[in-house]
Amino acid sequence: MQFTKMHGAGNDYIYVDCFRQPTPADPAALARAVSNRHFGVGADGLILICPADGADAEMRMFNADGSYSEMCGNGIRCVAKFVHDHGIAVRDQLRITSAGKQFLLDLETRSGKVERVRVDMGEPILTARDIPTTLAGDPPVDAPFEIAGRTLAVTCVSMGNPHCVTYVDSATDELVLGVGPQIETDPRFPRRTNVEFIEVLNRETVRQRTWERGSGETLACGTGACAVCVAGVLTGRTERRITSKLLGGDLQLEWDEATNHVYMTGPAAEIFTGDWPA
Ligand SMILES: N[C@@H](CCC[C@H](N)C(=O)O)C(=O)O
Repeated sequence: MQFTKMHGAGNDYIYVDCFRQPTPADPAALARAVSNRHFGVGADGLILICPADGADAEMRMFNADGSYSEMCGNGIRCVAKFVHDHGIAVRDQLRITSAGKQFLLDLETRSGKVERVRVDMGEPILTARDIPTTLAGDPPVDAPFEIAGRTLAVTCVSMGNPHCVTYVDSATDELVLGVGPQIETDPRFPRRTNVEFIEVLNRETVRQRTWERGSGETLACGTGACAVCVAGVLTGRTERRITSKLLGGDLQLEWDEATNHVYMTGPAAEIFTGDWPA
């Protein structure tokens, strides 16, 4: 199997072109093997790029623990770059599906290669049942959440995948690496959750660290940044247009009032290609 390693703001995945080679039989096991940073290639997970009916490609995303996710914001920008730069569909606007939903992506190129992508991420899902969470509220906004001997205030948003956003004075290792995994697997989130720890720098800028469902802390989470943009408006902390400063770079977000859609803009980069097993 040939693979390509790519990243969006440091959120790195192993991408497999299933247009030109067979779809792996057991993607969950493959995700666990290739993602391992000591015995594999090393990545936050695996993304299959597959043919799609009525779209340019389908993205199928698996976390480092092999679990499937409905959506990946940094991943879909890289899928667009791959589809364009590897000649599958060479246009400056592409349609890519994930979990049965179609996304429109606008590509910015330099010297014929994609550098940045703007994604229409669609409408946020704000009903507790669909996020899903058992917390009260549609959605829960600054809901008291007791965990690990403290009470956090959490706001829950789904961008196709579940996010739990909490605002903190300082996103310390103790919170992200200690409390993050406890929130991820807390029974109040029946399908587990991604967890965003947010410091508000001003009404248009936040600093974000994310503990990702199925992958642990990553350098960036695109769907998480979209959820943070929505949570900032719902809680009155930030504007509809923000920059999220993540460990691996910046993402620009907008929750558009007229369409109710969230737009995310950020980089996409190819690192190298290889064969698995080597
Ligand atoms: N890093 C991604 C999100 C990947 C999936 C997530 N861990 C989940 O299980 O929902 C992004 O950029 O959105």
